[in-house]
Amino acid sequence: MPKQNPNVVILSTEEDVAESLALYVSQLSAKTIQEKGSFSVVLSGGTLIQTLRKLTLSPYKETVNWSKWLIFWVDERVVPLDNKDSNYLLAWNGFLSKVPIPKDRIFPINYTRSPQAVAKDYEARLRNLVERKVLPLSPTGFPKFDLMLLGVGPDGHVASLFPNRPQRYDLTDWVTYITDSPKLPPERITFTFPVINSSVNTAIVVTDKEEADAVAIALNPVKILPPLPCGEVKAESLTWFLDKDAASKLPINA
Ligand SMILES: O=C(O)[C@H](O)[C@@H](O)[C@H](O)[C@H](O)COP(=O)(O)O
Repeated sequence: MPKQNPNVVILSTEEDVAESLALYVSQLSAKTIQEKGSFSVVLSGGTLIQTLRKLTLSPYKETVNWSKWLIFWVDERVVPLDNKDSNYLLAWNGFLSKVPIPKDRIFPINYTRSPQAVAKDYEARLRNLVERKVLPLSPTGFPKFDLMLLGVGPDGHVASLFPNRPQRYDLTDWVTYITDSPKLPPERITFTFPVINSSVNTAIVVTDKEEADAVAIALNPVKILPPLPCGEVKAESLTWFLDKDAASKLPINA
């Protein structure tokens, strides 16, 4: 069951967050693979990929059991996989090409020009993985991933769920699409909140001053209405990793 209170880890610098994140992910990987034999990881785009860099270096490069990982995207821009805006390409260049995860365990979108078709296809592939028992289903009927790694935008968005767009209220689909994203490029697909909030572990990673207001609002026990999307994230275990810039508007630092 989702817990009410997140863990909040505040570190001095982005470098410290990168260290701490690598240790956290590697420990979760070892524990999860020991318990169930695989480790499903859901990536975002943005600065997160750069902050994951320490995982591609010693000792993690050698000690993590990469062959048991499965990789998915919480959101993706509807562009070809070799386009400079592709989250897959970002993750490939910054992370996936540097560690030995088998190619058939990495699940990028199948690109076509229709965002709706791309979302439908991605959801169908997730349903197939659930049918084949590669991914478990939560009691509420959504796929359950072992780890989601999320970034936050200055407007408080997570994945491609934005404050003033209806996708954040979708409680039915597993994967939906947006054609007018306020963050460019405009056409994207995204996991919905029921899928995001079915995760076993979620880390929200923020290492920028620009997001400090959104972080402070999301972590304030007094909620504004409607809440920012990043304040709506839940998981069995939810951890915010912040550097001092991202944490600068939290009351404790005021
Ligand atoms: O495709 C995307 O754009 C992302 O998945 C998006 O949700 C991102 O994680 C946040 O916008 C934070 O981005 P930054 O870390 O670059 O601020």
